[in-house]
Amino acid sequence: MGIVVERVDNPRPPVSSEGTPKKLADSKHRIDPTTLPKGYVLDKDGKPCRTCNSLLDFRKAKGMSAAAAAAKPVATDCPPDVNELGRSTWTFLHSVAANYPEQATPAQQGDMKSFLRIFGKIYPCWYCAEDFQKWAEDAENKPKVTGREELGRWLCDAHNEVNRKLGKPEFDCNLWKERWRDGWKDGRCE
Ligand SMILES: Cc1cc2nc3c(=O)[nH]c(=O)nc-3n(C[C@H](O)[C@H](O)[C@H](O)COP(=O)(O)OP(=O)(O)OC[C@H]3O[C@@H](n4cnc5c(N)ncnc54)[C@H](O)[C@@H]3O)c2cc1C
Repeated sequence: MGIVVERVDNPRPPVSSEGTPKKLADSKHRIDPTTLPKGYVLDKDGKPCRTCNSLLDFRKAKGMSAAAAAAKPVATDCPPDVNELGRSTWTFLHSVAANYPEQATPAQQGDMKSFLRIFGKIYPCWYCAEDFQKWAEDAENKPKVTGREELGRWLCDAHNEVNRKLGKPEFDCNLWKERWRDGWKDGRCE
């Protein structure tokens, strides 16, 4: 379980460890969360978690002022923050759905269920993974894997669940295949 530095206006889930902000006096890294930006997420060892935070928060946690953090150029060959990791992962997941068989065999369906179960355990933003797992375990949200259309729509719903959590607009799931397989009807993807 990781730690979220307490903040009321943050869309991230509440801290799941007892008591927060938690002082990590025993940690090798001796991070005092009260010195971190509010809403900053630490990893399971209490270390700064790059894949759980925006680059801006990550920089602020390293002691940069908000202005300096925003002004510093973003290099393209660095480890991903929560947003870059998310964008790349959604691209991968929706592309998998877009190329899934129209009618999957029982073996393919089993593989897909296993993949999604393992994905929910290993996604490198721990609180994202926990929320995804919890959502996908609800009876009404169980992965739908019989074929491409069903999987694509299920993933679209899963993505919309995160969009809602982050206060982003929902995507129209009738358009998932245009976005991720066929390209838009106006031809701009040709
Ligand atoms: C499983 C998972 C859980 C996540 N949980 C969190 C979290 O708890 N907190 C957090 O800060 N970030 C989380 N993220 C990252 C977050 O979802 C975004 O990727 C990140 O905020 C960057 O957003 P973006 O606006 O660039 O677009 P993204 O949300 O990354 O979307 C990329 C593109 O996908 C398309 N799209 C958008 N919605 C849908 C949809 N419903 N169906 C199909 N296509 C769509 C759009 O064209 C969009 O430009 C999570 C990512 C994943 C993969």
